[in-house]
Amino acid sequence: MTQSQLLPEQARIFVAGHRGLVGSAVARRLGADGHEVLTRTRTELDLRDAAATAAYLRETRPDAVVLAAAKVGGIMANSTYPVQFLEENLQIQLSVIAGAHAAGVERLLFLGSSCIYPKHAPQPIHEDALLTGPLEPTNQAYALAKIAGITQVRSYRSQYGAAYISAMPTNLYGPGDNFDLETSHVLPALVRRFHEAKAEGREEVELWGSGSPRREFLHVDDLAAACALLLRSYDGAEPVNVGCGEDLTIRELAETVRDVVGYEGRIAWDTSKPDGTPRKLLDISRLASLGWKPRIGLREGIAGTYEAWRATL
Ligand SMILES: NC(=O)C1=CN([C@@H]2O[C@H](COP(=O)(O)OP(=O)(O)OC[C@H]3O[C@@H](n4cnc5c(N)ncnc54)[C@H](OP(=O)(O)O)[C@@H]3O)[C@@H](O)[C@H]2O)C=CC1
Ligand SMILES: C[C@H]1O[C@H](OP(=O)(O)OP(=O)(O)OC[C@H]2O[C@@H](n3cnc4c(=O)[nH]c(N)nc43)[C@H](O)[C@@H]2O)[C@@H](O)[C@@H](O)C1=O
Repeated sequence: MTQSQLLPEQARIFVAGHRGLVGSAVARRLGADGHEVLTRTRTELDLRDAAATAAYLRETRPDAVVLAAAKVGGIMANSTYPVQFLEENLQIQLSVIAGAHAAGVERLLFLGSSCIYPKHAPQPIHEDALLTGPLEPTNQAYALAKIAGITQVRSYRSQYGAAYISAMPTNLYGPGDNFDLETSHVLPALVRRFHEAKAEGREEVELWGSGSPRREFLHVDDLAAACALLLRSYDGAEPVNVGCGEDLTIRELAETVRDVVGYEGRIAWDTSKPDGTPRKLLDISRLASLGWKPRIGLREGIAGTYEAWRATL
């Protein structure tokens, strides 16, 4: 397939998971680019239901599918509910990817995650590091489901010549994130913890782990721009990392969020909580070679995320 055939200019694109952090940003972006975005809520279509998903895709036959529906959560949710993280993700991937192919959908973008790479992969992590070593235990079930998804996509390419691709985003954040303290990722959790401590006049905020792990954070609107670019111009079997190219410690992140929120109390660390993987900075040279670069700086992105969340309170 030539580049100009990869995606029609005004394509009909099913965004699975359009109410989530990623799906909502991707839907906004594709809509702004002039595409028609098709959506279904979970009540209308449970994507674990393979027959219903296949029927929906057969009836609508979109030009492309973006698979941004998944069971997603932070470190505690992942380590507490490995069964759901493994099984729901496998089920959704089987339904959507197989259903899309059966319906004749020509283009599909699957979203994985940087946790697919080995815990001690050389940094920054190149896509070739996949399956070269043991995974981080706190999210192994989720990572294995995602690796199965990448393999499924590659298999449809090699066996049937389908123009299906995978992107591996780093830790994401932005408006529409999950702010539930039990299940969220670290960045929205910190925004909420500092906001509530400030409102209640507390002198200390307790965070999880040691504060020493390093993480890379990308604004979800930058990810959405990368997804739009990949749909237009990438057709390779290898997954494509999506990150900002820089990381920081959780302690540095906490200090930045504390500043943005305007909290002046102390930070304490609960080392009985897991740190997770020590570092997972992505090598983004493959995506950069397609002409992509991130636009939203971390501090600016946190400020916008905080403002958007406060508007929902
Ligand atoms: N957030 C992050 O930091 C990162 C995310 N990713 C990947 O991006 C993708 C999206 O993540 P994110 O947007 O953060 O997750 P969210 O939890 O914000 O959104 C997930 C979406 O999937 C939908 N969904 C889940 N299960 C089903 C189901 N059975 N049937 C129909 N819809 C379902 C949810 O529906 P409902 O609204 O009804 O709950 C929700 O809209 C995932 O593949 C994830 O692995 C990758 C790296 C980092
Ligand atoms: C995107 C990615 O996200 C997950 O991996 P993670 O990066 O380890 O997850 P996280 O964002 O929850 O934590 C990052 C770090 O931050 C520390 N931390 C401090 N205080 C809080 C806190 O209050 N909440 C949370 N959640 N973490 C905290 C925490 O202890 C850890 O050291 C997986 O779902 C994985 O599968 C995946 O794909």
